[in-house]
Amino acid sequence: MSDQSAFDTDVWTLTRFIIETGRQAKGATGELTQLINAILTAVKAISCAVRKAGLAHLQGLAGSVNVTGDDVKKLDVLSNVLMINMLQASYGSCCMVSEENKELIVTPKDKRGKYVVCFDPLDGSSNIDCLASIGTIFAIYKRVTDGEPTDKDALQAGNNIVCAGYTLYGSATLMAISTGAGLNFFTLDPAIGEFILTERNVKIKQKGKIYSLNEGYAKYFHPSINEYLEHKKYPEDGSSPYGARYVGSMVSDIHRTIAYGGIFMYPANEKSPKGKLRLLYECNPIAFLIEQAGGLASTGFQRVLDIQPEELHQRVPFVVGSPDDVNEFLTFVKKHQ
Ligand SMILES: O=P(O)(O)OC[C@H]1O[C@](O)(COP(=O)(O)O)[C@@H](O)[C@@H]1O
Ligand SMILES: [Mg+2]
Ligand SMILES: [Mg+2]
Ligand SMILES: [Mg+2]
Repeated sequence: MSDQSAFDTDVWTLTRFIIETGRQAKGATGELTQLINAILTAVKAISCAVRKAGLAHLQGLAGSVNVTGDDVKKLDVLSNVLMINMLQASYGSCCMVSEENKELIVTPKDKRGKYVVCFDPLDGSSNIDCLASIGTIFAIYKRVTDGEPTDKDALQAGNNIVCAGYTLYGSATLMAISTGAGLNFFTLDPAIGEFILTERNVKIKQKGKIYSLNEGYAKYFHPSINEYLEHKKYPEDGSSPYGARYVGSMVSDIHRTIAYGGIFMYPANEKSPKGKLRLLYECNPIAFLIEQAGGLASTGFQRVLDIQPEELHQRVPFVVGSPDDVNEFLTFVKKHQ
């Protein structure tokens, strides 16, 4: 009952891990370390707000609609302000893109650093009031312009990502993060307020047994999607059908896909011809992390990280997960091409 585990006096916190990683990076100035530490502060505060939401009247609508047409929730706004303030106070970013801001957010001149951050401050907003798991997603790039930051600094292919991660506010608060040398999981220890390394160099299964998408749109899916789903539900080779899981918070569905294997999709449909998920702050960071875990991330027609973005809030169809599952799905797409 009582926690009598030995006290770890040499614990690997995320802060220590990032300092260690930063020192190994050539020409390290410590700016990325500062930036990531700012994100840690923001997500710890968001975790606290998420768990207090029902008590602190933080549930429900904020009363506005964002640039991609989402009803903005109070926690969306709070999480967004926390991320912007912490990032700008870190002196590590010159500009940022947020789901909740139509335009590029340019850092005041005296606080600018060399990085660009694209983030979804709160992912899974439709699940806030029913207490299902929600998350935060970010991707960090080096700026590509001099002088005044412009959209060009943010409109970079996901191949240029320097660091990406997501935080899952679930039964525990977990940060999944990568700087390009593998995917690591850190779990928040509320007793000391630090993210502790709990799983190193995480790899996704080659093939899973779960498919995850919102089948409520089946009427509007391209035939290739419904044919694939039919194959998963009624396998012709006599193998067992796949299980279905869909939380409706992408971070939660993605974390389960990495942990258990399988496939997650938010495909295009007649009502959303490019799907719903946004490239810069949802699909690119998750695609980067899934590939670091040995998985695949496609639009159905091309690798997500190869896409040259054209607009800050552009949407792309999104199919990610275990390599065998994604490749099997792509054979159904090819059949219809
Ligand atoms: O309700 P739908 O159409 O299945 O959409 C669910 C998707 O919408 C999202 O909530 C969109 O993200 P936001 O909550 O950040 O706007 C994803 O997390 C989730 O995968
Ligand atoms: Mg939204
Ligand atoms: Mg989202
Ligand atoms: Mg969001």
